Amino acid sequence: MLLDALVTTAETVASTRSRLAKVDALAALLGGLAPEEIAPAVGFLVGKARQGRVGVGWRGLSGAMGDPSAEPSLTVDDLDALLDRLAALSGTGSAAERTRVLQEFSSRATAREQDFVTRVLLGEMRTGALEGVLTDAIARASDRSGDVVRRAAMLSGDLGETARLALTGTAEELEAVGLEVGRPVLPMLAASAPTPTDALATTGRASVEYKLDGARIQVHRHGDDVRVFTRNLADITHRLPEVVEVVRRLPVRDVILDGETLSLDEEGAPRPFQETMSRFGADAARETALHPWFFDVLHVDGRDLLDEPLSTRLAELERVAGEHRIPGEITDDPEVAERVSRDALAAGQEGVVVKAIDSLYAAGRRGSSWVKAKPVHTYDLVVLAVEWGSGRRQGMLSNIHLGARDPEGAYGEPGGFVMVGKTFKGLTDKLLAWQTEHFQEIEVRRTAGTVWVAPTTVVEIAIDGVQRSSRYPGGIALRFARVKRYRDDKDAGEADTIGTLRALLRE
Ligand SMILES: Nc1ncnc2c1ncn2[C@@H]1O[C@H](COP(=O)(O)OP(=O)(O)OP(=O)(O)O)[C@@H](O)[C@H]1O
Repeated sequence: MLLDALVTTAETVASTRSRLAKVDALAALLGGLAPEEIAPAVGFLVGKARQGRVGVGWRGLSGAMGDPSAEPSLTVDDLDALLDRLAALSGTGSAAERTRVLQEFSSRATAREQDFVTRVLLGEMRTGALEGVLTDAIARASDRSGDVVRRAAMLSGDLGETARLALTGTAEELEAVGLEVGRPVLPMLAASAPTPTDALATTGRASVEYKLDGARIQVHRHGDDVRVFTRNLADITHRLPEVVEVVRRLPVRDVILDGETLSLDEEGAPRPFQETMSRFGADAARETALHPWFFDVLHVDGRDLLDEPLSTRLAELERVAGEHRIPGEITDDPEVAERVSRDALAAGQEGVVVKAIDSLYAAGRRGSSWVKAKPVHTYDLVVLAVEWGSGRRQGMLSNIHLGARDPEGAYGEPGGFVMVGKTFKGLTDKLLAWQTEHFQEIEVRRTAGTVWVAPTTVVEIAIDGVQRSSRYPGGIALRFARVKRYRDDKDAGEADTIGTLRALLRE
């Protein structure tokens, strides 16, 4: 298929607000792709190319984009091959070769295609805006049920492969997609409640567990081979050797565990989350040891446990990894739930997660079987731009512009972001240095004093509330916003919405 057709569909989908029209356009596109183009095309549309990040930043790109071609001639396959070539380049001389490869490609691209390729390469499409509609479009184009497509996507963690299988395989093959040790599944997520008592009212009898203030991990072990994945399924095995060691010593051959990792100080209190996350990042600071704590088990030695009730899974967890379980109690008494929560807070943790004791593991879902209650409210926002600092922060990228997600396009383009405030509070020197480097890598343009970036970085922000504002496009501004932590383990599509923030006006 011509790349031009894919670009046209992406434009149609971005410009319409009607979900039905989006699904129609995407289903028509999927139906017209050659089998080997299906997975790459889906990857481009959701900003998750098969090849991952290929090491091309805005500066490299802007230098390489020459005069566009007038007529479309490139195919979807050509773009996939370009990413393969870029991903394979490394070492000395690779920067020059990268520029040459990009120049050659861009000279064959039309202006619209150049724009699309830029957005794919910078990861700008990674907003999560399209995943839901694409899932429906895959079901429509393949004439399979939406539930079956969704389950396959959650359990394989791979929408592109799911699309390929749905469109080219049999119904049985799609239904047979299940857990595979070594391949991460999308994690089950929690709803929120104001208090542990409210949470328990939603779930009924529940396992009330500490909500540890660490980072989520999913660990797969097959024999001696152990893999560790983040919340968004990035493989971080090589960064967490201590976790690998712990899981290798468990009395099982095969296992999939869901849990949290964090480091502790000498008193056994958790260290700041940012220290845990810095171990997830590229420049792993090795002075902190990370411990795993597990709260769920999805598979043990050939037996899938996803569709077993939590009570059964917890019993298995106790058997295989009892020493490394997250503290908690099974109860239907609100007073017990409140006490567990007080203990968790006293231990420096965030609060509790209350889980219906008979619930199944719903991969990739934020249902009401798991309900979290944490007293400090924070919001996940997306960085849209950063201002250069002054005084002590001269030469550093400091004040960040914060955007909330606008899925419906109530204040701009559907699937875009609405600015709701700025902050330079809560930033340590280490974070400032990291920001300065990171945001120039994902820069898309510059104006006086400000670097505008691809909207892909999620930051967790504590606020005192919101107020009406005539200055910001969403009609609200954050009050006393401060940075709690960067969330490298979340995609922009998971950020909070302008609707959620506006609802705070009424509280
Ligand atoms: N005992 C526990 N059970 C489940 N999740 C836990 C537990 N302790 C800590 N967590 C963390 O809390 C998160 C549950 O909240 P949620 O599903 O809303 O994820 P989230 O969007 O990452 O939320 P948050 O930003 O509050 O961590 C999990 O992703 C996990 O990282």
